[in-house]
Amino acid sequence: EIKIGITMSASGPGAALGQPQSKTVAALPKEIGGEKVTYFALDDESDPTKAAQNARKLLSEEKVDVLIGSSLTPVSLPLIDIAAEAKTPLMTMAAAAILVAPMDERRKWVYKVVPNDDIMAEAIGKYIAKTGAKKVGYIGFSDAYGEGYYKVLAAAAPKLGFELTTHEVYARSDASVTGQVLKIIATKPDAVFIASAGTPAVLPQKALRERGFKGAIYQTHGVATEEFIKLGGKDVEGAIFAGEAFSGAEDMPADSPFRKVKARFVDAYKAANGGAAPTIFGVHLWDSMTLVENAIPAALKAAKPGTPEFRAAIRDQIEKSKDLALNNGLSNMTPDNHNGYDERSAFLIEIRDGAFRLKQ
Ligand SMILES: O=C(O)C(=O)c1ccccc1
Repeated sequence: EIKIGITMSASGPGAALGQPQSKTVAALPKEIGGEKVTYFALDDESDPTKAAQNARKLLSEEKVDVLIGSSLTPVSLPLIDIAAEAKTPLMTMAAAAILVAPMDERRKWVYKVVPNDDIMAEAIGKYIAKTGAKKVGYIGFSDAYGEGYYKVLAAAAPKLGFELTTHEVYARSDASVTGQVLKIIATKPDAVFIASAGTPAVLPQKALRERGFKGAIYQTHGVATEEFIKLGGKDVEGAIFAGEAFSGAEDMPADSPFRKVKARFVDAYKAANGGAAPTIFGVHLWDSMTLVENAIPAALKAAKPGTPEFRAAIRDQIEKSKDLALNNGLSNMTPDNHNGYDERSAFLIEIRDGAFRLKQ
């Protein structure tokens, strides 16, 4: 029997990310390489302390072979040390590059299926430059997700020929961003970039439109859920972001490998959820398990589940993943790069007529 422990943010400000992950658990493979697979899934309430408790519990009580979690960058950060200490592979479902870079003894145990913020920021930054925008306002989360984006975007902007006019921040649980939005508008930007995720990403975009801002608004892959569109309505129409293959798959050529992997996930998810369609955040759990699934047959040849050798073998095997089409992109892991993507995995997505569409 193989045991997989999952901690995710099914409640709290990260619920738009964690809920679809929670609903994905029932769709995951129940047998791999002839071994039964058991999943232990816990809610960390978007709280880093609770996530750390969950991880310790999964390791000590359930003796899991792999840890998956969590949904958000700040909630995943404390899990790095815990996984490394237990010499157990950790698959984070969060986004920021800091979770897997720079590579060191601890991060050897960590893999991340969401493309790094530097790849995404580069793609959207190039697009912003092409529109001719010179002044771009910035607002983002006051945590490692927002700051990760700010750092890479601020570094890329001068090279691309635009400036960031503000560095405004807010917390995922904040109820208003009026002060920040007024400061942004006062700098008369051509466009605004919002580094945010889940339903809290609607807040600045709505506030900008309500205050009469007419320029382009850019978001990140953190917004790619139906809930964002439902809550944002006409205010989020036209938003553009660099997203994952999954979000634009329907608009890709019929022979694209990303269409096939999407169909496999959508079918499994629907079967487990009474026909309801999945969103991108469920993908992060599914893709994490795809990497683990591919590693298991070779790991089973090396050792028995439940042993330190098995956990180490899974870690070693995932590092060998080559040209693997995931819903998140084309994965090529190496000892130095546990994200495994390049610019081929950043797709420009636009919200058009209330749907996510690949921007051609
Ligand atoms: O990493 C995060 O904190 C986050 O909000 C996010 C955004 C996009 C994809 C996955 C997680």
